[in-house]
Amino acid sequence: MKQALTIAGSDSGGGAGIQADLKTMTAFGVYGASVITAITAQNTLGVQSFEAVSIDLVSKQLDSVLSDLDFAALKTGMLANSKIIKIVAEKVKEYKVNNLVVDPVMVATSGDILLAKEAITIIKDKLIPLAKIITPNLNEAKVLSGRRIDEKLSLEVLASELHKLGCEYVLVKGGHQKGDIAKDLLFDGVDFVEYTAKRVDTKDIHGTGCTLSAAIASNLALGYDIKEAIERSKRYITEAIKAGCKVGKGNNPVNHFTRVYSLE
Ligand SMILES: Nc1ncnc2c1ncn2[C@@H]1O[C@H](COP(=O)(O)OP(=O)(O)O)[C@@H](O)[C@H]1O
Ligand SMILES: Cc1ncc(COP(=O)(O)OP(=O)(O)O)c(N)n1
Repeated sequence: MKQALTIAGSDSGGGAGIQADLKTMTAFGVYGASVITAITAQNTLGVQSFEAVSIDLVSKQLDSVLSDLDFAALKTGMLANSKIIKIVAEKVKEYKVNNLVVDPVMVATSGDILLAKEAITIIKDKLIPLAKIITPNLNEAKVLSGRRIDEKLSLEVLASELHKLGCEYVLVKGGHQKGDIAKDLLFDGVDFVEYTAKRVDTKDIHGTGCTLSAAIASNLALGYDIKEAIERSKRYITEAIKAGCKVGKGNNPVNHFTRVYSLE
């Protein structure tokens, strides 16, 4: 069985982070393991509190799984602070991990901060150069390219600027743009490829970024090339948004159980 690893934060509400990643990997038939970097007290209304896991415990979790399991892909989500980013980068190099998908999680859609400000330089310098692909949303792309959030910039400009950080591919997600089409843009340093879907008219999009990056990691683990992996992941996230999960009082998560397993 193909195996993938998520290094991310826990969402107690079950919609984003580690929980979304493991549900996604399972949906693709990939065995998912996890290294937890932070524990959030979170629900569909927002992030009420969080604490980062100690560096020692993150490091031990990394050694435990990387020395034993055989990962065909790895994704990172919420990394919380500079020290965690540095240890993750060190272990990725030490264990020669292939297919690193970096989702540079900074702020939840609820507006809550999930990454210390001083960690942005570290993620750019230490982790992004090791990545096969990075998957920033519009605001994360602007922050990583040193732009102001209120600047009007095309996905093309942002993807080109971010590619210079040294990753193989950049996928800038346009989920937070206006319009009928939800467009994401891939750049490999030469060519652009658009991934589009009809925008689903809903506010229930909690966990979309986590799910998309976990789906890309799952499909890379299954052996699909990057373009096929994104194509399959885009189809998955669109269906999961359409299906929705009305579980809480706020912005609800996407639904991974569009095909419910039956024992009949
Ligand atoms: N309302 C929507 N309808 C269809 N696709 C969407 C919608 N909102 C986001 N997406 C897609 O979900 C994925 C995650 O994007 P985005 O929400 O921008 O990321 P993040 O959760 O990191 O902010 C992208 O493929 C984006 O195009
Ligand atoms: C623990 C944790 N990690 C990541 C996020 C952000 O999730 P994401 O899918 O990028 O977007 P929203 O759910 O915020 O729309 C999170 N909230 N919690």
